[in-house]
Amino acid sequence: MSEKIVTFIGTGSMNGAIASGLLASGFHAQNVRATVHSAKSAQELPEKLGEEAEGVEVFSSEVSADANQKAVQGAAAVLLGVKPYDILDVLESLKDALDEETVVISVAAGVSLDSLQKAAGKKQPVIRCMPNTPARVGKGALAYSAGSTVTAEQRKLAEEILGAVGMVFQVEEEQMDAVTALSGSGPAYAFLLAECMKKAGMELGIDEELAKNLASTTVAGAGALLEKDPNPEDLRKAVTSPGGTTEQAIKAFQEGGIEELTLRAMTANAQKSAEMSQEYNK
Ligand SMILES: NC(=O)C1=CN([C@@H]2O[C@H](COP(=O)(O)OP(=O)(O)OC[C@H]3O[C@@H](n4cnc5c(N)ncnc54)[C@H](OP(=O)(O)O)[C@@H]3O)[C@@H](O)[C@H]2O)C=CC1
Ligand SMILES: O=C(O)[C@@H]1CCC=N1
Repeated sequence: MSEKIVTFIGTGSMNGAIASGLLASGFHAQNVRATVHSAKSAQELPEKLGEEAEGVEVFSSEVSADANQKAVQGAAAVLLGVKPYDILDVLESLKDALDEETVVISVAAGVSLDSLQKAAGKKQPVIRCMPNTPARVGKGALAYSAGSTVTAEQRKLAEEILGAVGMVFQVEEEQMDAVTALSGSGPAYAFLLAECMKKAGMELGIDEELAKNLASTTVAGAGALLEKDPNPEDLRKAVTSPGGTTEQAIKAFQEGGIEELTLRAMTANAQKSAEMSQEYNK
C-alpha cells in the first residue's frame, strides 16, 4: 500500500483529518497529493497536515483550472472531500483523468452511491464513506458501503487507507443517514457537552481557563476509557456512587429529557442527510 499514490480532492476539515492521520501512521508523504480551491488554503495546508506532511504535493484549483485532474493521475485511490453540493460536479470533471482501477472514495454526507457511480462512470470502483474527524489522531470511526464494481482487492486497499486512521465498519448504504447522525457528526456532540460543562463550571465559580482544562481533560479521559471498554453504561455506573453526588446530576439530566433530546437531535440529523440525498443527487 505504501508505494501507491493516494490523492485527496478537497482537503479541508474532514479530508485533512484523514490525510494527517494517514501521514502520521507512516504513509509516505511523497505518495500523497492534496488539492484545495484557494491559493491561500494551498499555502496553509502543509502546516495544517502536520510535521509528516513535508513532500506532499499540494494543488489549488483557483491557481490552476486542471489541478484536480493533474492530482488524480496514476492514483490508486482518490478521496473526495469537497462539500456535498459540489461533489458530483467535481467527480464528473475527473472522469477522463481517472485510471480505470482508481478507487474513488467519497466522504460526503447525503450523496448516494448511485449518484457517485453515475458521475464517475459506470465501471469506476466507487465507495461511499462516512468518516469522522478523530481520524486526525488515528481514532476515527469510518463506515463505508462499496459500489458493485469494487473488487475484493480494491476494497482491501480502501480498508487499508481508512483503517490507518481509525476503526472501519462496512455497512448497508441504507444505514448511512443514521451513521451520519451517530458517528459522522458525533464528535460535535461530545465537544458540545464539553462546552456546556465548561460554562456550568464557570457558573459554579471556577475560572475560565481552569474550567476549560478540566472539561476538556475530563471528556478526553472518558473517551480514553471508552476506547478500552466500549460499554458506556458500565463506565457511567462506576462513577455513580449510590447516594452520592453523580447520582444527583444524572437524575437532573434524565429528568431534563437527555435521552429523548438525543434521539430528537439525531433524528433531525438523519433527516437532513436524507433531504440532502434528494437535493444533491442527480
Ligand atoms: N467536517 C466533518 O466532520 C465531516 C465532513 N464530512 C464531509 O466532508 C466533506 C467536506 O466537509 P469539510 O471538510 O467539513 O469542509 P471544508 O470546507 O473544511 O473542506 C472543503 C475543502 O474542499 C476544497 N474545495 C472546494 N472546492 C474545490 C475544488 N473545486 N477543487 C478542490 N478543492 C476544493 C476547499 O478548499 P478551500 O479551503 O480553498 O475553499 C476545502 O479544502 C463534506 O462533503 C462533508 O459532508 C463527512 C464527515 C464528517
Ligand atoms: O455537518 C455535516 O454536514 C458534516 C457531515 C457529518 C459531519 N459533518
